[in-house]
Amino acid sequence: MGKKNADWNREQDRVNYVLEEITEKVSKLEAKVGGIKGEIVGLRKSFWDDVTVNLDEPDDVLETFQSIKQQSELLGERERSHRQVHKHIKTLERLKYSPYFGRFDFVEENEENLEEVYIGIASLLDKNEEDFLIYDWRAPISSLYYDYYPGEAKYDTPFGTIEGEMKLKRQFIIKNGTLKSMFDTGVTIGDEMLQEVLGGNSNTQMKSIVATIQREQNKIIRNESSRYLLVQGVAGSGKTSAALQRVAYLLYRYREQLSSSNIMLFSPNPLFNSYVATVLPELGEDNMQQSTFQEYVEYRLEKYFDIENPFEQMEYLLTDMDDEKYDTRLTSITFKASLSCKDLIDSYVKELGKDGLRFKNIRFKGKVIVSKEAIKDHFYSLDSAISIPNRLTILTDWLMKELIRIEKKERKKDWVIEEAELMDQEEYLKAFKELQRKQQFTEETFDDFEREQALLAKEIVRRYFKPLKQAVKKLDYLDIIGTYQQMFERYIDHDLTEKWKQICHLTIENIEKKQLSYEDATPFLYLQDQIEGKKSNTAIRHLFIDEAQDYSPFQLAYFKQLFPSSRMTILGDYNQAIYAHSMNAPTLLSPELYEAGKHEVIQLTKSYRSTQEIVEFTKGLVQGGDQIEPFNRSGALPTLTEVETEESLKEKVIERVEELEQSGHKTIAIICKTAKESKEAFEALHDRLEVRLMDEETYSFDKGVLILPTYLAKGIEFDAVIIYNGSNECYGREYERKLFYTACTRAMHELHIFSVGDKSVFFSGIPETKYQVV
Ligand SMILES: Nc1ncnc2c1ncn2[C@@H]1O[C@H](COP(=O)(O)OP(=O)(O)OP(=O)(O)O)[C@@H](O)[C@H]1O
Repeated sequence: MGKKNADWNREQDRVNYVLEEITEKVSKLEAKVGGIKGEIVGLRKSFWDDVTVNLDEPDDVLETFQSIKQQSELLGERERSHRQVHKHIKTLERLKYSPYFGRFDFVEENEENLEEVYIGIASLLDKNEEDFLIYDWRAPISSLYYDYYPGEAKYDTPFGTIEGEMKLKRQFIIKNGTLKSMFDTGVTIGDEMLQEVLGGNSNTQMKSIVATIQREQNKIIRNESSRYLLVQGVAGSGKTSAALQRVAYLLYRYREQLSSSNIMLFSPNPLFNSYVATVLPELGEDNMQQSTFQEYVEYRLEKYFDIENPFEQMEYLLTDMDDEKYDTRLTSITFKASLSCKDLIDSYVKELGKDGLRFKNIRFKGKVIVSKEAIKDHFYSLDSAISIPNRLTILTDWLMKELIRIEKKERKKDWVIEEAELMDQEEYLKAFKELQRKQQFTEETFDDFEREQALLAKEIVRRYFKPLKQAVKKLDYLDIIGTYQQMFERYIDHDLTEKWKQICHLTIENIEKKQLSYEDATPFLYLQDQIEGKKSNTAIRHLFIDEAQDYSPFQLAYFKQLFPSSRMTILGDYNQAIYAHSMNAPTLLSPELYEAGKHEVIQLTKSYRSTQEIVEFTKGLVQGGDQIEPFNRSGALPTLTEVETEESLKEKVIERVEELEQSGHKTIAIICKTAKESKEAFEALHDRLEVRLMDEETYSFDKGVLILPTYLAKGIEFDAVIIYNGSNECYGREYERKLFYTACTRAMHELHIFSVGDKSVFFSGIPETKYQVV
C-alpha cells in the first residue's frame, strides 16, 4: 500500500479531474441518445405514413418496395447508432468506476517532452479531443506498460518502432472513483498488485487480467505473425486468460475488419463456456462464438445416432476395466485419433470413386420408387474423373427429375382420388388457397369439376412428394452409415494396428446398434464430408482452441478443413492430457503437426493460480515438473489424510470442509475421479453438509461446496480443493497420473488430499517436506 503523500494527492486529483470529464461526456452522450431515441420512435410511428403503398401495377409494387426499403434502412441506421452510443456510455460508466490501472512516463528518443501515459480498459480524449487522458490497454503505446520496467524501452506501431526511455511505472487500484492503492515499480519488483489480485477469493466467473498482464502473456495477446500460435503453458499460467484478452485485442486492433462473429472458441465443456462468458463484456466487447466439439458433433450427427460424449468415454475407461472389450476399445481410440486413420479414409474414398458407395431405396407409401441399385448404377455411370461430391450433385438433379416424373404418374392413382373425396372442408380450403396462391387458375374456373379434381390431385401428390424432394436435396438417399460400416468390413483382413480385427468387429457392432462412440465421431464426420463435399465455415477468421491437449491430430486436420480461412490459437498443457487417445501420442500441441514457418510456440512456465506451496507439491507429480515456476505467494502446506474406512473418510472430510468454511473460503471443491465416485461422495455427505453435485449437464456454478469429477473441473479453479480419495487404488495406473495432477492444480489457496488405504504411488515423486501428513 502506497503512502498517502503528495504523489498520492496529485494522483487522486487527477482521478477527480478525469471523472469530471467522463461525467460531462456521459451527459452529452445521453442527450444525443435521447435525440436518437426520439427520432427512432418517430420513425417507427410514421413508418407507414412515409411509405407509398400501391400494389396494383408492377411499377407501383417496385416503388412500394423501394420506399419500404428506404424507410427501414433509415430506421436501421438510427438504431445502429443508438446501440453504439449506448455501448459508449456503458464503457464510460465502467471508466467512471475505475478509470485506469496504470501509468508510465515515457520520453521518446531525441525528444524533450515527457508523456504521462495512463492506461485503462478504453481510451478517453480530453474536451478538445486532443490529448489522451486514458489510453486503451490495447493501443500500441500501452504495450510498453506490459513489456518493460523503467529504463530503455521500445514499442511497435504500424509506422515503425519507437524507442525511448521509461521514467516511471506506477500501478493503481481505483474503486468507485477513489484511489485505494498505488505502487511504484522499480526495476526488479512489481508484483504487489499481482499479489493483491491473486490473494483474493476465487470467483465463479473468470476475471479479466488487463491490469496485470505479464510480459510473456502479452506476447500471446499481441501476436500477429503466425497462422498457428501454439501455447504450451503449465497449469494456472494464464492460458485461458491470455486467450480471452487476445480476443479483445484482436477486436480492437482489427476493428474495421473483424467482429465478434468472426472469432470462435472451442472449449472443453459447457460449464467452462459459462465460466469465461463475462470476461469480454467486462472489457466492453461482445463475446466471441463459443462451442464445444461435442456440440458440433451432435448438431451434425444427432439424427443418425445415439452419440457418446467424451465424458462417457472417459467414465468407461476409468470404471470398466474388467470389460472384455476394454483393451480393444483402448487401441481403437488411439487408432481413430491418429492421422493413419485419416489416411485410411482417404484411400477408402478413392476406392469409392470407382465402386462401393452405398445408397438407400427411395420409398413412397411403402413401395420402392427408385431402387438403391438404380441410384448406384446411375452414379457410377457418370464420368469417374468428376469428384464424388460433384457427381452427387448431378445425381441429385437426375433424382429430382425422376421424382417429378413419378409424381405425375401418381396423380391418377386411386388413393389420390379417395383422398380428395375425404378431404374435410378446412383442408379443402387450404388446398384451394395454395392453388390460388400459385395463380394456377382464377376463382371462376374452380367450379369446373374435372379441372378442380385434377388440380386437387396435383396438390395432394405435391404435398406428399415435398418431403421426399427435400430429403433428396439433402442427400438423404446416401447410406452414409452403411458406407462407414463397410470400411471396417472391407479392410478387416488388413493389419492396420494391434487388435485390428477386434476393432472392426466392435465398430460394426456399435454402428449396427446406431451407437456412435466418441472416438468414431471425427472419422465419421471426415468421411461424410469427403463424400458429400467439404463443409467449411469461412466466416471464422480466428479460432481459439483451449485445453488443446484433449484434441487429436485427426481432429486438427478436420478443423483445418472446417475453418479454411482461420488463424488458430491453440492453448494447452501436455501434463493435463487426460484423454486416452493422447497417451504417448501427439496432440494438438505437437509442433510437428504444423507446416514449418507457419507456426510459433510460446511456453508459459510460471503458475499464477496456486500458492507456492501447492505448486511445489504438484510439480512433483509430473514429468518435467521442475520447469514449473511458482508465483511468489505463500499459503499452507497441502495435507494428506490417510484413513482406513469409508466411514472415517466421511467424518474427516466433513471436519475439513467445516474448517475451510470457517476460514472464509467461498468455493470449495470436492474433486472425485469419476462421476460414479462423485455420486457416492454426494450420497455420503449430503445429509451433513450443504453440497452440490455437478455433472455434465451443469452449465454454471455458485459459491459453496461442490462435488464434481476431474474432467468437469478442467480449466476452472476453486479457493480450496479436497481430493476425495487419492488412494493408490484410485490413482495407481500411469494413465491416471495426469488426471490426479489436473485435479490438484485446481486449488488456489488450499489443497487437502484424503486417501482410503495407501496413498497414490504418484506421491513418490514428491519430497515429504512438501506436504503435511495429518
Ligand atoms: N497476469 C495475470 N494477472 C492476474 N491474474 C492472473 C494472471 N495470469 C493468470 N492469472 C490468474 O491465474 C489463474 C489461472 O489462469 P488461467 O485459468 O487463465 O490459467 P490456465 O493456464 O488456463 O490454467 P489451466 O491450464 O490450469 O486451466 C486465474 O485466476 C487467472 O486470473
